[in-house]
Amino acid sequence: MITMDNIIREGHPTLRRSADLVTFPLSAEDRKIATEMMEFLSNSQDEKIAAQLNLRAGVGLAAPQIDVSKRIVALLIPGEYEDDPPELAKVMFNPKIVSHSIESACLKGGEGCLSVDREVPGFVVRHSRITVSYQDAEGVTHKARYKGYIAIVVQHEIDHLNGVMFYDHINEQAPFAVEDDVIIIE
Ligand SMILES: O=C(O)C[C@@H](Cc1ccccc1)[C@H](O)SCc1ccccc1
Ligand code: NI
Repeated sequence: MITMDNIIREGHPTLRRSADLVTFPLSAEDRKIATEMMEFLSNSQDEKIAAQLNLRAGVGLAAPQIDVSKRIVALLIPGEYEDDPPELAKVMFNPKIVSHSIESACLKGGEGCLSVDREVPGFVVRHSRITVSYQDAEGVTHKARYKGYIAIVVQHEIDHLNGVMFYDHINEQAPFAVEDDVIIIE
């Protein structure tokens, strides 16, 4: 089971590496990693379990964050209301942004990261819409389009596969300065 003890923090070299492609058929180890990453997100979003295990809530997790330099991301984005199905519940292998909008967007509250134990204020400007190609656990390639908050989360996770941290995107001189046409997501 993954807990916060398994999540490496900024300064660890694995967070700055470009992760390796996953090969298919999946090894038992890679299958286990994917399952445990999704289990972590689910546990982190369950108040009781998160309190018992002292987990920080997460909506996404990339394998490099548990010191596994492989191109695997888990996404578990809750629905609007408690009893709603998740907006997105998926493990992506070898995800790649194959196209994106010219338009940009950022979260009004900025971003955080399970691998960063500090606040880093500022707008993290990303693509407002993306098309992602990825493989599922059977190695079948899919294409999916995301926009808004989901697109932001997916980009945050794919950044981890390329050794990019969210604060790399923040303008140090003017952290909250953005072009007029950037969509600010509440
Ligand atoms: O560290 C991670 O990669 C997981 C982040 C993903 C994230 C994506 C977009 C914007 C901020 C963070 C965690 O989910 S951070 C905690 C969190 C929890 C609920 C909602 C938003 C952020
Ligand atoms: Ni992160």
